[in-house]
Amino acid sequence: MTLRVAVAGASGYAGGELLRLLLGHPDVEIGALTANSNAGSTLGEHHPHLVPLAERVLSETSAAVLVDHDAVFLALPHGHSAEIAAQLPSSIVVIDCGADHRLVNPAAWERFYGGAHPGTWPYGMPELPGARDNLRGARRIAVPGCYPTAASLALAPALAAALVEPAVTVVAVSGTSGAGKSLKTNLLASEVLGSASAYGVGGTHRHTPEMVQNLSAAAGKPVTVSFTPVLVPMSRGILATVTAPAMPGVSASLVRQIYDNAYAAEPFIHLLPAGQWPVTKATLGSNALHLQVALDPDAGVLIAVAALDNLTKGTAGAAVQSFNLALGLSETAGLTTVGIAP
Ligand SMILES: NC(=O)C1=CN([C@@H]2O[C@H](COP(=O)(O)OP(=O)(O)OC[C@H]3O[C@@H](n4cnc5c(N)ncnc54)[C@H](OP(=O)(O)O)[C@@H]3O)[C@@H](O)[C@H]2O)C=CC1
Ligand SMILES: CC(=O)N[C@@H](CCC(=O)OP(=O)(O)O)C(=O)O
Repeated sequence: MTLRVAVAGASGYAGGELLRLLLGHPDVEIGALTANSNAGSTLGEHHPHLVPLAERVLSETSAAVLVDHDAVFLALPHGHSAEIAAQLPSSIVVIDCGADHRLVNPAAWERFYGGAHPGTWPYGMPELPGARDNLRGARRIAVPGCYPTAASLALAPALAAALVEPAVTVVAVSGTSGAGKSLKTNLLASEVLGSASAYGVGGTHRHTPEMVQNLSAAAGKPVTVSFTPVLVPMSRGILATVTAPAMPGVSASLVRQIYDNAYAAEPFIHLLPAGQWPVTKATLGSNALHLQVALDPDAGVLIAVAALDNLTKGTAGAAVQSFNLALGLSETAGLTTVGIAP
């Protein structure tokens, strides 16, 4: 079975990564590629690494161009997917890499994104309890944010097993591709190179409510999250350090056992051997999340460290993984756990 898929926002970073993965997908034929200001140019002008598609001309983004496909991947800025999706029949699988349909709580949406809540779609993080079943046969999928993927998968097992109190601190460094390719002053090489800078501090980053949503669901009770993102001079990658106060009596061996059990069957969660800590470089281009956990008995905290490629497991890889589940394909088709080194 060959499925015809379209990518809207093909000139952007997430669109380019989707196409890199889809070119290696055994069940996919790549149909329409669309953009906005760059419509009319060739894909090769934006993504010279995507050689087989280099001559393809980008179309305007419209429902008329996207309609004749089995699945449509939307890699558009926030606020643009609901309108397009509403014009596509429910028979087409629509996978939204943006944030528009991730949050369940309309008040959280209005506070962090503004405007009316566009609605909630099945959430594309199969490793969370219950999520995989919601994705099988889904026709609309919300791909998670990159930071929430790292933080949620890092701490969900500990919260689900009540190893920690529901008070979570996340400090995560990210490469600059997380911000997309549009020009921003704080992303100039002269600002980024040789420096690390915190931003969105004090509960203001829009990924905070997504982490709260995921971790509260895992815990089965409300969880608070203090999130501090840090921009660092690398192209791809997120390294998230996630901590929470350990419950009395929790031992390092119990922590290890809970994480081993939680992720033993997960194809894309790589729990590292004890004593080895995640590095972003090992995840680049792969759909794997590398994870390690430890207990700090003096400070009384559990520490989980997760690394992933923000464009792969953090966006396009999660999108393809969810697409596979929705269409009844092998969950791992077109995806790899093999990174690039050195
Ligand atoms: N980068 C990342 O690590 C992650 C990104 N995402 C999400 O993926 C989506 C895309 O992000 P990213 O690729 O980084 O962004 P980019 O800025 O790199 O790309 C944006 C894409 O959307 C197109 N576009 C811009 N404005 C419009 C519009 N008004 N109508 C239609 N298309 C438009 C652009 O076309 P043109 O080039 O012609 O202007 C381009 O193809 C976002 O919602 C983002 O939040 C999610 C997780 C991680
Ligand atoms: C480094 C950097 O700027 N990262 C972005 C991550 C955004 C992202 O990728 O997620 P969404 O899909 O929710 O937009 C940020 O902090 O806004």
